[in-house]
Amino acid sequence: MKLQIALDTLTINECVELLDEVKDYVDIVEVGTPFLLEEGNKPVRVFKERYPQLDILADTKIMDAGELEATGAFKAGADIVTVLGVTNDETIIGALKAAKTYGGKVMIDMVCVKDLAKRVQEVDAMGVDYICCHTAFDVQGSTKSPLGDLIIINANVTNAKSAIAGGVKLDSLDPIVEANPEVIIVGGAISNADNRATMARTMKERMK
Ligand SMILES: O=C(CO)[C@H](O)[C@H](O)COP(=O)(O)O
Repeated sequence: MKLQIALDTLTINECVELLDEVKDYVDIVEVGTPFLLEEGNKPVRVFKERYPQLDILADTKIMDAGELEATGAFKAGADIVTVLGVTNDETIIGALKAAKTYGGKVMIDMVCVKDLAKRVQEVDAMGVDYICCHTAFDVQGSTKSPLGDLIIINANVTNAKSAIAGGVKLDSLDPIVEANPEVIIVGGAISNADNRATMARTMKERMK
């Protein structure tokens, strides 16, 4: 089980400071969507060079031009890109083509997908690497259960690995670990913690 740290709001220098503190406890570094919009692929390049032992995920949330947009992130050094599950099949297939060319992986973000079980089966059959249930930032705190979505994904995948994102905190971690996703994505709970290294280490230990 892997811990992915999501970096959404910090500068590159602030992220380097944070990653130097937590690098021994995380497996994947996510360059979050707001960060990509602010900086382009520069953080992807910087983090890949400084932390070659960690996988870098560019949270591109691709909705169109799948091959083109995925290619840019892979060329910059991303190991994984994200594509939205609500998009056209052709976009996902395009991103998978780029992944094959550059030896990368594709994570499908299922945010806003209405029929989760059906779409999981469809994208799984296309050969994607990860399928991620995602409680959007703007609806975190609503009654919707991300854990329920994870269980649906795990029940409907054959080949892909599952991931979960969106407001994951230390006190919500244990039942998520119990549901056994491949990747647990944590942003604010680590980056806003009083002691970020202790929080990352504690979360990683609970995942074993
Ligand atoms: O993709 C995202 C928002 O769209 C975030 O990176 C994801 O939700 C993880 O961050 P947090 O744990 O702070 O919710």
